[in-house]
Amino acid sequence: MEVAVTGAGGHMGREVLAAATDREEMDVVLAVNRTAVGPVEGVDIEDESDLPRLLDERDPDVLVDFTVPDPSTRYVEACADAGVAAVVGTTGFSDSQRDVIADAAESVPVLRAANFARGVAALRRAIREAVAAVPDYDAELTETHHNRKRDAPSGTALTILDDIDDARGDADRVHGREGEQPREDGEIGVHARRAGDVTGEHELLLAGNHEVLTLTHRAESRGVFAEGALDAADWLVGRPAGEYDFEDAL
Ligand SMILES: NC(=O)C1=CN([C@@H]2O[C@H](COP(=O)(O)OP(=O)(O)OC[C@H]3O[C@@H](n4cnc5c(N)ncnc54)[C@H](OP(=O)(O)O)[C@@H]3O)[C@@H](O)[C@H]2O)C=CC1
Ligand SMILES: O=C(O)C1=N[C@H](C(=O)O)C[C@H](O)C1
Repeated sequence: MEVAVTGAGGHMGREVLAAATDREEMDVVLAVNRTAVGPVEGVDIEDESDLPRLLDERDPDVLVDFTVPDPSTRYVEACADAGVAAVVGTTGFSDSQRDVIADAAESVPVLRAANFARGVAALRRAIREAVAAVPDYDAELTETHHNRKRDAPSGTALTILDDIDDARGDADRVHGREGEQPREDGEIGVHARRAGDVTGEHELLLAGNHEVLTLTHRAESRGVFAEGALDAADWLVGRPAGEYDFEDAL
């Protein structure tokens, strides 16, 4: 399978290149970045502004993107024009950017997920079950990430909040608390911590009836996300156009 990688000089782009060049069945035919960087894992990194032309020239089977929302949206549109499947790990999209991606997915398969760790897929299943079992317990969600992270709450946290809403109805989300702010029934507290080089941690606390239940996932390496994204790419190639989630690929 021939793969293209965007954001190839970023933390995740480098992980994806390392994982892809390790896989015998994968061939990285294109890697781009905004800022000029030297070769990564032996792969030359080209200018991201040339992506549409380069996609036509190299004709990869799939593009894997971990960047920021503006270029990511643009890259998915370029994939739709070139007939290339896209795996998107970028987080922090606006509603209108998600709409653009949905339009592109009418032409090519697009798999977008806020978290490519298999453990997070398991966490989401456990959370759906837990909140359904104790629907009246107070819920507080805390995520912790490195100090470079731009978006808050994390994409994973937003996905978990949507899972909780699906299980027990829409709740008010209270982002941190300050001053006189007693807890309202049914609200979900959301807490985003940024410190050091924490790879990514998500914890849901459920409390009521004199007991506390916590469900936690901690990523200990970015390689976990890269491997999941490549597994998703492998699954996606050859699928019909449409929008897919990581759970579809598991
Ligand atoms: N779904 C998942 O499992 C995971 C998702 N993520 C998400 O992936 C994304 C990237 O994370 P990470 O690798 O840590 O971030 P980095 O900051 O390390 O890398 C960001 C990349 O995006 C590029 N970029 C930034 N701004 C622009 C722009 N305006 N135009 C073109 N390219 C740009 C950077 O290029 P340059 O070198 O020029 O700055 C760099 O290559 C984030 O949204 C993060 O939340 C992260 C981990 C797991
Ligand atoms: O920016 C990161 O690093 C991560 N972002 C994703 C998110 O926003 O959920 C996934 C992971 O936790 C790492």
